[in-house]
Amino acid sequence: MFVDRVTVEVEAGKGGDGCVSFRREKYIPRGGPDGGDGGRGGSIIVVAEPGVDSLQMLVHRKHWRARSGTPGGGKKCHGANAEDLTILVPPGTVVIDADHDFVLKDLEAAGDQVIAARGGNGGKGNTRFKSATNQVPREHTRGGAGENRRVTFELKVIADVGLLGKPNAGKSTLLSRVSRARPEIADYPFTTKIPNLGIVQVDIDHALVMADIPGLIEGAHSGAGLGHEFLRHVERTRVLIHLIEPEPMDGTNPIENYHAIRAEVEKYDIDLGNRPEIVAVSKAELPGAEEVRTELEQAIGKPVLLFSSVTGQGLNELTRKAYSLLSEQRQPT
Ligand SMILES: Nc1nc2c(ncn2[C@@H]2O[C@H](COP(=O)(O)OP(=O)(O)OP(=O)(O)O)[C@@H](O)[C@H]2O)c(=O)[nH]1
Ligand SMILES: [Mg+2]
Repeated sequence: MFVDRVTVEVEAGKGGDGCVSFRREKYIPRGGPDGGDGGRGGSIIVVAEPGVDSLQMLVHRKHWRARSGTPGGGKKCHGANAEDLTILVPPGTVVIDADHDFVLKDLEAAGDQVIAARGGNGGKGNTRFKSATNQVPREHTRGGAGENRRVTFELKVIADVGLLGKPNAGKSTLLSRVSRARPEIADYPFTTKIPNLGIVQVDIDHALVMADIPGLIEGAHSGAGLGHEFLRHVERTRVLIHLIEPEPMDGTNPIENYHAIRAEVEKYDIDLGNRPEIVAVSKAELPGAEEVRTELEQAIGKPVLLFSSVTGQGLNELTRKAYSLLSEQRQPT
């Protein structure tokens, strides 16, 4: 199961109490007079960490509690600040206050962070209350409470690589060929209604998550054919593989189809239009495929891959290319 939304409880540490310590006749408290401040309670900090690629860890740990600061001591001794607790999430995670339903922060890039719950401040020791007229104040303050709240983590990215293309382009077949996912495949358009995810083992050490996305049609950006819903899924991937069917059943022209889908994507969201894209002609064993590849390369002025999910031709090159684009994406900015 792919987790893209988890809610946990976070509880920051309480601040340590300020110390009261003073010199009385014949009595000197342990550690001496002059009570120091308490230490700060630990905060809960959420960090987008490159290399973390799921929210799975949060499913297994629903409660996060940071330690309290220690109380101050005599001789102005400051209590120890408690360590902060860090929750590591994948870049692309939105951190939401679940009780009040607002976004604390959108951790888009690697290294982005947000304090999910702030630790309580340490209390003030009695030394702080000394004045010209009162050299032995009994006053002091308690440590502050730590914040606690329910936090929802939502992963905007559902997959590393998204398969983009018109219906029937061969997206689901590709996913079933390079992963263990078993999406429905059929020779009619709109077979796929929701994204299917599969893990693609690129080589022994490297894998990526690939999403088979429902086919897009012209007008998708304004909602045609559930276009918004589908484009939202495309938006949640880091790298796109744009599949071009060489001999579409509906008699449309493959080059025009490429431009039509690009136009839909760009009209929907210009940022999405700038996402790294691999262009690949599918169904390579069909007689016209090679020629379509050459034409398409000329038309768009960049390399076009050619692969077949039936013969297996070009599949390794395709997944390796996707992985290398993805690695560039994952570099911290
Ligand atoms: N000859 C040939 N046919 C293929 C290849 N890949 C897919 N097909 C066929 O193309 C048709 C559509 O394949 P799908 O994988 O369902 O296409 P899709 O892009 O997922 O389609 P939608 O889910 O409707 O958007 C099916 O009949 C597949 O058997 C291929 O490499 N070669
Ligand atoms: Mg499909």
